[in-house]
Amino acid sequence: MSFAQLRQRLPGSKVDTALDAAVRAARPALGTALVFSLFINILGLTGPLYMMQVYDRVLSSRNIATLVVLTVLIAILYAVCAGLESLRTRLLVRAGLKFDEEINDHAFDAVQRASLRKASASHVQALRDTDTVRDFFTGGGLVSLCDLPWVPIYILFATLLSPWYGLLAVISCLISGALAYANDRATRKLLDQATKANIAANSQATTTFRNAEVLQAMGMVPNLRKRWISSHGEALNWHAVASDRGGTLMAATRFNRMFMQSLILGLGAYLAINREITPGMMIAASIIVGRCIQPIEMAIGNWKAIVNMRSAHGRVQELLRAVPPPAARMRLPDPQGHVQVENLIAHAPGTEFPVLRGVNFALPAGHVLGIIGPSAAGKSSLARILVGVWPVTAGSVRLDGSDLRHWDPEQLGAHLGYLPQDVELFAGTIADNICRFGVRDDAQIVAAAQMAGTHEMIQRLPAGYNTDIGENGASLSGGQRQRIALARALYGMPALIVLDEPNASLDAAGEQALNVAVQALKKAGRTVILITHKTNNLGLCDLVLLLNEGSVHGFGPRDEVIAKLLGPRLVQPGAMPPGAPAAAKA
Ligand SMILES: Nc1ncnc2c1ncn2[C@@H]1O[C@H](COP(=O)(O)OP(=O)(O)OP(=O)(O)O)[C@@H](O)[C@H]1O
Repeated sequence: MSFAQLRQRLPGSKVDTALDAAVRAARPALGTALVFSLFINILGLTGPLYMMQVYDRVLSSRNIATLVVLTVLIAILYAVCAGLESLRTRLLVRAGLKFDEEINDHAFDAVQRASLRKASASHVQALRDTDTVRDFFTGGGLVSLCDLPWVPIYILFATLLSPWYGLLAVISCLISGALAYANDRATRKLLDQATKANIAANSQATTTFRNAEVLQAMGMVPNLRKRWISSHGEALNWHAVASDRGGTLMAATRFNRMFMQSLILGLGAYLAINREITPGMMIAASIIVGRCIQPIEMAIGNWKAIVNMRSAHGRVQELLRAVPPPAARMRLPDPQGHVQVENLIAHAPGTEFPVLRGVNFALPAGHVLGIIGPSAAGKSSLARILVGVWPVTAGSVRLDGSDLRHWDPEQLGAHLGYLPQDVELFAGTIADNICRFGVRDDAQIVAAAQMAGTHEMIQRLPAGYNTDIGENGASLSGGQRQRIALARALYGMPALIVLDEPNASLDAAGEQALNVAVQALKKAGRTVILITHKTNNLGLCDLVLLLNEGSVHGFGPRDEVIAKLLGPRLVQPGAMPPGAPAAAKA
């Protein structure tokens, strides 16, 4: 058992996440960069040493040959140093890429899981946050942190020149370190707050502009602008306070550096007058003591990036811990479409009140079930549970006898068709949307479109199946979107197809196409669940389930349920428009 595994088993210890694994994957490259930094810092002594030799040896001896040799030597050492710096940069870039490669799919999946729990544009921030952490690998902040452990080399060398220089180097490092610490204490929380407020303002803007047409039509722009300006202003205020405090500390750091530089020269002059050091040593020492505080100053200069990286890391970690990945599932035999729901109790994610209470029904493969009921009865909630989008609180939902939780979502997804009430299409071509952005199988795409009665409509578009439909299918009409979403649900003839009000935006031809599609699915042995307010669709159903306030108020063969329904009216007036099946009219 590794130390990391052992640590995780200790009480109170936090679970290792994909982020920890990604950082671990980048660690070997970081370790090598640290070793490179050691040599870079040792080579950093060559400049001061050269000056020392020129002042103390060449000038006094007037020896040109020594000057030439020293100059050639330093050129070589500088070239080696430049080579090492370039290699270090490459290593850090690779470390960043390795980190990204390890984390990106986990971060994407975590955003998806979080969005299922609570729809919010702010979850996507996790993807930007992983970019922030990755970018830190290639920024000046990490280079300064790599140089920091090697500061003692300069302190040691300064001490060798004179113990007074050593002392001065230690004092200047302590002052710079204290200023860096004070900077962190003074600004970290403020910068965190600023970032949080910024994320909230951006997320608000994103969701606001999604409804740009409503904003424009009803003159809501000024009101929503005011709301955004207030959240944006909050972020600006936090930033301003952090910058005020950080600016004061930066000024103190600059004062420390300038004063120390003068102090080093003054000390050098004093030591040289007392003949304790040579003028060459004086020049070399002033550079070396300056180099001691350089990484600390660089770290302070990059403090915002360091703080941003740390908060971004914290946010990604929090998200990954809040929505841990599901356990690996066994691959089960492909489903036939037999659905069993037993004593189902379910909540909308993050809510207290159950939307479904004690739902029971069984639907044999190859049958069509119609789900009816008044608004807010829980029909769409049941649809989400049947396709595994919402979790089950108690009871079970089984497909071919296996609990939905036991199915691998990717395997299951290929055998499920789902048309949600709010049709959601993605930016891309019609073909991409129908084949679910998977491997493009033209024959299956056309077959699904034909089945959804949308093939001719697509052919009439200028680029046919290659028409780019824009964000959420913005360039299509409501009916076109619904038909393409229906084709996507039918793609690959899944075993179970759940259609939530599939005819909400359809014209008579669309309704006819839908009826033909459901009949064809049934003939092919597919199971169809049809949620509808229009009872004329019930003619297609073998079974009907009547939901009201989250409970089943009737389930059985279509004609029986409808006959019962026409006794006490449980559905809202208007929920049973003309066109109900014969049994309903009887
Ligand atoms: N994402 C959600 N978060 C919280 N509550 C929700 C969510 N979605 C639905 N609900 C609640 O669940 C209940 C059932 O809603 P649902 O959408 O399932 O009804 P429905 O029968 O499909 O209604 P309609 O016919 O109007 O579409 C409602 O009270 C609704 O407020």
